[in-house]
Formats: sequence, C-alpha cells, structure tokens
Amino acid sequence: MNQSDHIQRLKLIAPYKKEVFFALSIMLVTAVAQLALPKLVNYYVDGLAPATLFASFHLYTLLAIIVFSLLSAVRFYLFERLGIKVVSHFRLTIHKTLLHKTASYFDAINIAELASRINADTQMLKDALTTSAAQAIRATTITIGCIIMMFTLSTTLSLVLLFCIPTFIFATKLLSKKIEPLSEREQDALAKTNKIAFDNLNGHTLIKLYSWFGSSQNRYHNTTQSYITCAKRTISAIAVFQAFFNFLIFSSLIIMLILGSHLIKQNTLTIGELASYVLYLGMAFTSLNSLASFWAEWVHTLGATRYLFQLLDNDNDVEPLAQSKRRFIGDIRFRDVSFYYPNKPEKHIFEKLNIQIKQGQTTVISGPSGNGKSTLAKLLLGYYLPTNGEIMIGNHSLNKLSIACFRKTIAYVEQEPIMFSSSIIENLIPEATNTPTPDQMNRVISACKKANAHDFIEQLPDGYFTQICDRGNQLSGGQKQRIAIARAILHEPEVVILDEYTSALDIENQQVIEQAMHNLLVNKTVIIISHKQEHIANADNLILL
Ligand SMILES: Nc1ncnc2c1ncn2[C@@H]1O[C@H](COP(=O)(O)OP(=O)(O)OP(=O)(O)O)[C@@H](O)[C@H]1O
Repeated sequence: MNQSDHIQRLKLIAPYKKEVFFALSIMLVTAVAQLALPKLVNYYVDGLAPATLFASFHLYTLLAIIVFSLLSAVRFYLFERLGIKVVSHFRLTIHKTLLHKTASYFDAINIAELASRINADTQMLKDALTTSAAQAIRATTITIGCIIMMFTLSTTLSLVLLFCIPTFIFATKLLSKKIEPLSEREQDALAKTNKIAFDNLNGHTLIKLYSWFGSSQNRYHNTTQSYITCAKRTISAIAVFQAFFNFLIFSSLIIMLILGSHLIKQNTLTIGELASYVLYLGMAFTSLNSLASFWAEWVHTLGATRYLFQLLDNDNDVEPLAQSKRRFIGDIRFRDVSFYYPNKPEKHIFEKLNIQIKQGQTTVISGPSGNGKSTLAKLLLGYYLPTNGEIMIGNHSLNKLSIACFRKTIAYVEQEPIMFSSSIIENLIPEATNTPTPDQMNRVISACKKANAHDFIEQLPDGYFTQICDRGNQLSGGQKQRIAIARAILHEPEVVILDEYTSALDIENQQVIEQAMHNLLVNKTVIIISHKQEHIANADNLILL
C-alpha cells in the first residue's frame, strides 16, 4: 500500500467538491453539538449553571435532540447520495474502458468474474469513500475536540493518557499490513464463486441433460468454501484488533477513575469535572474505535479494488477510435500474413498467407475445421492484428489506427448472432432507445422488410419494442439471423462477411435467409465462410485454407 493508492481512490470524489463541503459542514455542526454535552454535565453536577438556564434544561435538551436528529438525517442523505453518484461514475468509467479493450484482452478474462467485480468491489468503495469516511472525519473531529476538552479539565489525567496513543498507532499499522493482502484474496475468491454460479446458471440445460447437479453444486460449494476461508482470515485479523482495542479502552477508563478519585481527594479535581472527563474519554474511545474500523475497512477496500484500478491504469489492449471518416474501398489483399492468438503463441494459425479478395465479387472461404476460416474474418474485422505481414484494402495498409474506419464499411453475419437483452429496435440501432424518430423507424422497417424480418417482428407482442430476454433465447435461430441481416443492411456496408450463416438452420429457414441475403449483397464485396457446395458453385472465387 503506498500513498498513490490512497490518492487514486480519493480522486473519485474530487468532482463533487461542493457536495462534500456541504455534507462535511453539517457533519461538523453535529460533532460540535455532541462535544458540548459532557461539558454541560460538568456544569450541572457542580452547580455552575445559572438558575434560569437550569429551569429550561428540559426544553433546551429536547430542542438540541430534535436539531441533532434532523441534521444527522440530512448528513446521512447527503453522504449516501454522494456515494451513489461516485460509484455510478466509477462504474461508467470502467464500462467505457472495457468497451475499448481489444479481443485479446477479453480472451484472457472471465466476463462473469469481471461483472461481479464491477458490482461488488465498487460497492465496497462506495461505502468506504462516503458513509464510513464521513464517520471517520466526524470521529476525528470528536477525538480532537475530546482531547482538547480533557486537557482543559485535567492536564495530569490527560498526560497519563497520552502514553496510550503510540500503542494505538502501532496496532493500527500492524492491522493495515495484515488486512490488505487478506482482503485482496477474499475479493478474488468471491469473484471466483460468482464465475462458477454464472457458468452453472448459464449452462443449466446441460446440467439437467447429463444430471450434473451434484458436480456443479460441488464446484460452487468448493469455491464458496475457499471464499469463507479467506473471509474468516480477514475478519479474524479485525477481531483480534477489536479485542486489543477494547482492552485498551477499559483499562484506561479504570486507570482514569482511580487516578481521578485521588485527585478529587487532593481537591485538584471536582466530581463534575471527573464525570465530564470520563464522558469525554468514553466519547474519544468510541470515536477512535470507529476510526480504527474505518481504517480496517479502507485498507480492505484498497486491496479489494486494486484489480479495477489496475484495469483503468492499463493503457495496453486498447483499441484506438476512428481517426477519420474516410471509407476504405478496394480489393482486399493479405500480404505475407502470419498470425497466432496472443494467448496461444505456440500455435501458428497462418504463416505467410497471401490471398486476394476482389472488390464487388463473391469469395467463398472453405477448408477443414480449425484451419482458421473464422480467424481470417476476425483479422479482417480488426479484432486481432497480424503478427507479421499486412492486410491491404486497395492501396491502404490496414493498421491499428485505420481499423475503426474500415469497420464503418464492413458487416459481419455469424452463425449465432449476438443479441442484447433489450428491445428489438435497440438491437437494430442502439441509439434509438424506446423513442425512435420517424426517420429511424422508417429505416429500420425498410431494412427489416429486406431481411424478411418485418412480418415476424410485427407479430411479436410489442412489435419492434418487444423486449428480448436473456440475449434472445426466445427467438429462433432463423429469426436471430434475420435480425442480424437487418442490422447489417442498416450499416450500409461495402464488404459483407457471412460466417457459416445458414449451417444451423433447416431447409425452409435457409431459403428465407438466402432470399434476405440477396437484398444485402447487391454490388458488395462478399466473403462467405462455408462448406456448402451451392455456395462454392455460385462463388466468383474460392479460397481453400
Ligand atoms: N480466441 C482464440 N484464442 C485462442 N485460440 C483460438 C481462438 N479462437 C480460435 N482459436 C483457435 O484457432 C484455430 C482456428 O480457429 P477458427 O475458428 O478460425 O477455425 P475455423 O476454420 O473457422 O473452424 P470451424 O470450421 O470449426 O469453425 C483453432 O485451433 C482454434 O482453437
């Protein structure tokens, strides 16, 4: 744990300076009000308060309690609201960063685990940065206030008490060192349990089919056990610290009472002052206790959120945005292209591959399974860059910077099209949300008619606004394909890649899709990845991998 770890997390609240200031001001008012209470006890026990004030004591007390309670509610509301804003903004930043990560980055991570981290780890940060931090600042104010008040009441007692402070600081440092790695492991273990739960729920049909109930439950049970073990270690460390802290509180209280009674006998302290002193001491210890809890939570959070901050700090694996609006058109050529997946450097998929795909013609790519047909499409789509050689579009070399531009001219229809769990219209043009403009609606309907998708969409309960649950599970393979074709038509591509696009469909559905395809493919450069004889027979060119 170093300084920058703290600063990095504290920076998250920087955009909300005004709100923090307002919430802190209210908190300080409540803290000062709380500090006045033991002093009042001193006045009343020793009979120092004026008689008039004494008479209205109940009224003032009631008023103070009402104001104090109201301000506490406002303080709670302000800090919670701040927390929600901070954490939502943080999640948005992570989401944005992730969307721009490369395909290789996603090959190396587990999406379910990441989703769990984005929720659980950021929630922890929210609590630590706001509610707990507010309590800590309040506790610091009260502790300082109590120490000042205690010195004004009795310097002798306070000097004795000062000896406790180094012990407290030492114990807190020790705790920090112990908790941080423990909580990092705890969060890792929690993310793993979520990963297994996601896998099991996602594959529930497979589990039913092969009766894998026991083994699936066991997998979840084992990761949950590892999580419990890690969590137990963290809370044990905190519990030991709490025990030590309580010992410190009670032994100091007893020592103060014994010493205080001696001072009363020597007439250097009054009963009211001792009562007030003990109240301040109790208050200071309670505040120190909440400070210690905050510190434990903060250190816990530092460890737990390290993964997310590393993700934000890592500038590698990021795809650049489109640098210009130019459309790349022309023949596509692979010049001495070599490629292996970054996570499998030992397996070369292509070595010095040279192929040409002519503009405006249909090229079929065929060959045995695993020979790299889909990989070739992924290279063309720029999901991965060649490890050697180059891909030319006309006279332009496709590199990291130009890939986003090239994607504006290319559409990809795959065997299992990706569907978002939102409405059909949002699956076609995400910017439409639920209130598309008449122009957007016309474009969508026209594309869906060409894709033979309009009729079945109209028959759905809410037409284009029907929500697709669970990434399109209630749609048939053919329906999803037709939506994907409509999506491609809306993109107005120059190049269309069709990857085994009818292989999962029955004959009737294949005919509907082929018909829809005609509307998409007119005057386009078409690349069909297929084993089908009819595709091969109708192609202008054939590339065998
Ligand atoms: N993301 C990836 N990371 C690592 N290896 C991968 C990745 N995707 C594919 N591969 C490997 O690359 C090789 C080529 O895969 P690819 O999907 O391109 O083959 P294909 O010819 O399209 O096969 P099929 O006809 O079965 O679809 C395979 O050995 C596969 O295991």
